[in-house]
Amino acid sequence: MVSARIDDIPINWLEEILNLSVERIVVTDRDGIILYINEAYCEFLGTTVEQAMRRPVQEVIENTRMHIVSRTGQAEIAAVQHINGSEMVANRFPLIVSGELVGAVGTVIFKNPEELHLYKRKIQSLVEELKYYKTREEKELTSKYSFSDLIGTSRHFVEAKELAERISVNHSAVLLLGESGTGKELFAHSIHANSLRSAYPFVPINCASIPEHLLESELFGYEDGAFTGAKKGGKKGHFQLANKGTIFLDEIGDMPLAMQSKLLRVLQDKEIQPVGGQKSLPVDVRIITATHRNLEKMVEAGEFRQDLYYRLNVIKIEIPPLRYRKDDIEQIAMNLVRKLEKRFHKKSVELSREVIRLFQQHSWPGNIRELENVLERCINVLDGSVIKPNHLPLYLRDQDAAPNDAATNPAGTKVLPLKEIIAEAEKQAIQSALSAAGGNRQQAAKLLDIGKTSFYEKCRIYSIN
Ligand SMILES: Nc1ncnc2c1ncn2[C@@H]1O[C@H](COP(=O)(O)OP(=O)(O)OP(=O)(O)O)[C@@H](O)[C@H]1O
Repeated sequence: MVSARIDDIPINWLEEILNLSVERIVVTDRDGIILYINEAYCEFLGTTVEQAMRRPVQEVIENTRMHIVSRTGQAEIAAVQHINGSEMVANRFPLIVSGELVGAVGTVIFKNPEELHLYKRKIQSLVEELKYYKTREEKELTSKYSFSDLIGTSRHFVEAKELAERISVNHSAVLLLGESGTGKELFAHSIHANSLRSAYPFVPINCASIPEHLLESELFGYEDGAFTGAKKGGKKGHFQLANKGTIFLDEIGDMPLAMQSKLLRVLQDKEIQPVGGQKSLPVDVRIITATHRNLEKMVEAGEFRQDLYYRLNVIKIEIPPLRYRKDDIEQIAMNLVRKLEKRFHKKSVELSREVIRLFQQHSWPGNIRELENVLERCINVLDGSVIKPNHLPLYLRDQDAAPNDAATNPAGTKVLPLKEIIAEAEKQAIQSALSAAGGNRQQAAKLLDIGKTSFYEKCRIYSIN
């Protein structure tokens, strides 16, 4: 076996290897005294290796922080350093040998100012693009739906819609409850659009999709230099963006307890404190929250603050699942078909009676979102202009013609449709995998031997968080 050892490599080779792998390099001891510097660096600085060696690094390199890194042991990556009239990008690493901090290694990237300018130009155009999308996003902070977009005439749905319309004009907090895909976000948009705040922003935020450590700065913003990687000049939080308008906190049941306390304080004091800031800023925001979880049970289990629950639950609106709105299915489906027609450049698409019957039989665990996905699939595979059972996904096509509600067999035991049994089994398998994986979704997907995307999709359909 051939063993490769670094001390088999001649020392002059090592130096050449260093020169080839990094353009400019400097090494200091713990006191910031230069122990090594290569010729390329010296040439750029207008000095020689002989003149630079053994001198304090700050006397040789303009604006260096190598002497600081060699003392603190804190790496500084991609720091912009002004040297010889050029902005260079420097990396400074502490040199730790056998667990002891012995000095620091610094490198400067970009061969010459021209190369830097090339990168600068590229980055500049990306920054411009980013600015454009940011302004566009701010402009887009308006409600996109109104009550006329909420289709349905079934009794419980109409009651929910009428209540939402009635309370939209005042400023009270609204709590929207309903399974995933029932239209909670659509309700929130409509309430804002019908309120006196409609000229001001509508800011939706999904509490479950933001990592816990970022939630506070996303909601309340941060001050300049609040943490490593923080944007220069700070950043406005969603509460500030929503000032005078409405903030929609979706999946509020997923908000960590520590954040719940902070949110409660904001609702009580009507002011926010950006991360890293000393001052409080007044905000005037109407709050709409939504969840598919049972918040009352979460309060009992100590997972949701009771005082916050009372603050949010001033007006509770419960949106019924699609399986309890069988009479609305045809109208909603046709409305979705009309929207999809435009997207897919089709005309006068219809649903066959058989398809409507199958739709009314299905239990729609993913509610209107699932119906939307099914119809999009149908339009994609459609040959003529009528959607028939053969265009449906298999799980809908193969439904038993028996009514969806649990049937009773002669022995008197309840028999559920196979798809419901399968759905229930899937849901339970996902929940056990999640608990076996300690809540880690990636690991849970691995345990089930399914892809991450499919796992997330199933969690969404079965409202598992
Ligand atoms: N009454 C309705 N009429 C027509 N389309 C609807 C209706 N309710 C919901 N939709 C459509 O169904 C989809 C899901 O709605 P929405 O995102 O509001 O549900 P949600 O309850 O907020 O879901 P989640 O809890 O998963 O965030 C959206 O595309 C929406 O346009």
